[in-house]
Amino acid sequence: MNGHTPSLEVLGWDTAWEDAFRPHRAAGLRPARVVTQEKYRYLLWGEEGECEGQVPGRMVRLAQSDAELPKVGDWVGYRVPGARGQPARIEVVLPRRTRLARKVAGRETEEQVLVTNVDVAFLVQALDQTFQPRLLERMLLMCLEGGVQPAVVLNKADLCPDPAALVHEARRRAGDAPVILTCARTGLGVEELRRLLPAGRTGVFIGPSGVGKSSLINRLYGEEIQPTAEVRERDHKGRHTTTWRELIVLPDGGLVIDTPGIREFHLWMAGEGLHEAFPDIELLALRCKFRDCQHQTEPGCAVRAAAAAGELDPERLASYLKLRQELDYLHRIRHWQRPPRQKPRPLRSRPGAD
Ligand SMILES: Nc1nc2c(ncn2[C@@H]2O[C@H](COP(=O)(O)OP(=O)(O)OP(=O)(O)O)[C@@H](O)[C@H]2O)c(=O)[nH]1
Ligand SMILES: [Zn+2]
Repeated sequence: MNGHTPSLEVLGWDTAWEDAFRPHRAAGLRPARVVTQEKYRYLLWGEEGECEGQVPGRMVRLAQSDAELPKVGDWVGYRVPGARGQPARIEVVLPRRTRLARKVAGRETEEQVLVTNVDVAFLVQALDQTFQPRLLERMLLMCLEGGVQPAVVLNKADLCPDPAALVHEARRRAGDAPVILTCARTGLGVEELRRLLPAGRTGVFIGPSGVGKSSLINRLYGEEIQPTAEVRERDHKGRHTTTWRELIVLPDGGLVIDTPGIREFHLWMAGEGLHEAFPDIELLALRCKFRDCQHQTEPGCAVRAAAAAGELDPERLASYLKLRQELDYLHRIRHWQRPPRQKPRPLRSRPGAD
């Protein structure tokens, strides 16, 4: 953001946040919003602009679960570093208003939190692809559980001669959530999206690759701020144009968080579909010696043992492993294709930065 960071108010700060923060301010902390996360390092936008934040080891050790540590979207209190070039120490996370999370497989109580303090999630599917009702239901459920308002978006209306049936199908599953028919080409429905993202509100776009999330964000912004498939294609040929933005302030003041993690949301979902599609294997896997057993060559693998004993169809195991491999591959591929993330920059330039 080359030195220009939006004010706290633009980032969604209000009097209720200020009230919650009062004791921390009194203790010398400053408020900031988490814009990106990489393990225990964070990019923060706060009163003093952009800075790199870090969670002290003590906080990591004391945390009951990973969900307690700062996530993208969180409001945190940080202490200004004492020495030049040091990252800011994040000392508190304000109680979250909302969150998007999934249960970690095998550990009933633990949640993997993806993003917090989001007001609205646009659940995007494209009308030129097969409508995925199960995916929609899972996304809706996640919104419901996390207190996030969902809006179902059916994009690429121009590629579907008769969208009415699909709109009806989506509406039937969406409950109270609005179903919005959009076209990023013509701008159809974009006003409706904009109405859900007034100043001070934060939104995310969730959905499979290629459904038009970047295109819709660009429409909302009014110009190309997020590289679309075409632009990324051109990037490969060296004609670099747009860089990736992880937090976008719309002209009307609404915020869009668009981190690679959120982009991979649908892969999470696919991962859960894997467990649903192969419950027998998941059940067997509980008896594997290692919790993260890949059922390949690990000792004490109950899944391979069952296959060897004729209790599990080897073909079924093979298709399970194949699907899981595809998901892993997709994960890797997407990390490669994504334009390089902006490295978090410290408040002041770091001498001998790595
Ligand atoms: N015809 C038509 N094409 C669209 C529309 N919206 C997006 N596209 C095209 O669909 C392709 C994918 O669009 P993106 O915006 O890059 O999709 P995305 O959801 O951001 O994809 P990922 O970044 O891979 O998650 C591009 O070629 C867009 O030009 C639309 O409403 N109509
Ligand atoms: Zn195993």
